[in-house]
Amino acid sequence: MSIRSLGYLGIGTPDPDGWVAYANDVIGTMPVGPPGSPQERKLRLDEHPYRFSVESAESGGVTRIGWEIGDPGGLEQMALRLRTHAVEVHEGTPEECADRQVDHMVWFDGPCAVRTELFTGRHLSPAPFVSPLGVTFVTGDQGMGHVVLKSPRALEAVDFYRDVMGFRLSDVTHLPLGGTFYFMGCNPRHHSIAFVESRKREGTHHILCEVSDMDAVGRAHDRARAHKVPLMATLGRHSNDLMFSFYMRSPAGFGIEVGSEGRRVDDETWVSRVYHSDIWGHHPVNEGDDAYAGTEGTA
Ligand SMILES: Cc1ccc(O)c(O)c1CC[C@@H]1C(=O)CC[C@]2(C)C(=O)CC[C@@H]12
Ligand SMILES: [Fe+2]
Repeated sequence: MSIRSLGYLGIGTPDPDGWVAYANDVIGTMPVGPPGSPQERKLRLDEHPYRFSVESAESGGVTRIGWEIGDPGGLEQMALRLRTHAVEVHEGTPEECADRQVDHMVWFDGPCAVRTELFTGRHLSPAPFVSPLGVTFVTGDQGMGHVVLKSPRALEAVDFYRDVMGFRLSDVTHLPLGGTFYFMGCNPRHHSIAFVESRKREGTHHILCEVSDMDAVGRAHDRARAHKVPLMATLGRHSNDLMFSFYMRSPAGFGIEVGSEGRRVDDETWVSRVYHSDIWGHHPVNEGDDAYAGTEGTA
């Protein structure tokens, strides 16, 4: 497996400045440049030059997924493997590589109509990462987090990521009301990408940002309330990756999951199972639901 981790995500939204403000004020990202500079929409979580690139788009969703490859030879092998499977692979231009701050990048139109990039030689930032909100994110060999995409053809996406991209199918969860989720990994993070069956259309379900501990999750939950960010699901703990987390709705419409204590997976010993519920919590919250409104001061 030459794909090592989830490197970066392009975020498309009709209100890029609003999404940047939300990410900095609620999630705790660190903008690369000051307000008004071209770099203000590049957002850091760690030593990478950025993990989120926020751009204008007609509708909200992930526009680009960047997978980090271990070395230049691995990138060549992946490009050849994709072409062998009749995938049209394009070379990243010098301008695109400069924007991603990578030495080499190739791209193709991936599942769920998301531009999928493979890169090597990321230029790590010499400037230390310091979250304005004091947040420490869990990245490293687990990559930046995970992204969950919705599709009427989720199983085709699963086949591609398993058979062509070389991902592990970590497990499957059938949620009575939430649909069937297929979780796929490429490193010790339980899943770096997941696909959920959607009868309607393709799109982004949510992105996970993992933080250092439960208190950091609780502080993010407090910031969401303070900024009146709608919840998408209550606090809870997942059965498969054991993550303690909650879901809020980002200004672009898709969810942001903030979690901690996710388990690490060892491919040598991992056993794929099927789940039908979380351990506790993670109850869907509808916008306008009074579960979190007007309950100040109640027990
Ligand atoms: C089932 C599951 C395991 C691990 C994850 O990282 C993950 O995002 C999920 C998705 C399940 C998710 C949830 O548990 C809370 C309620 C949610 C947000 C829904 O309303 C649909 C998907 C549900
Ligand atoms: Fe998730």
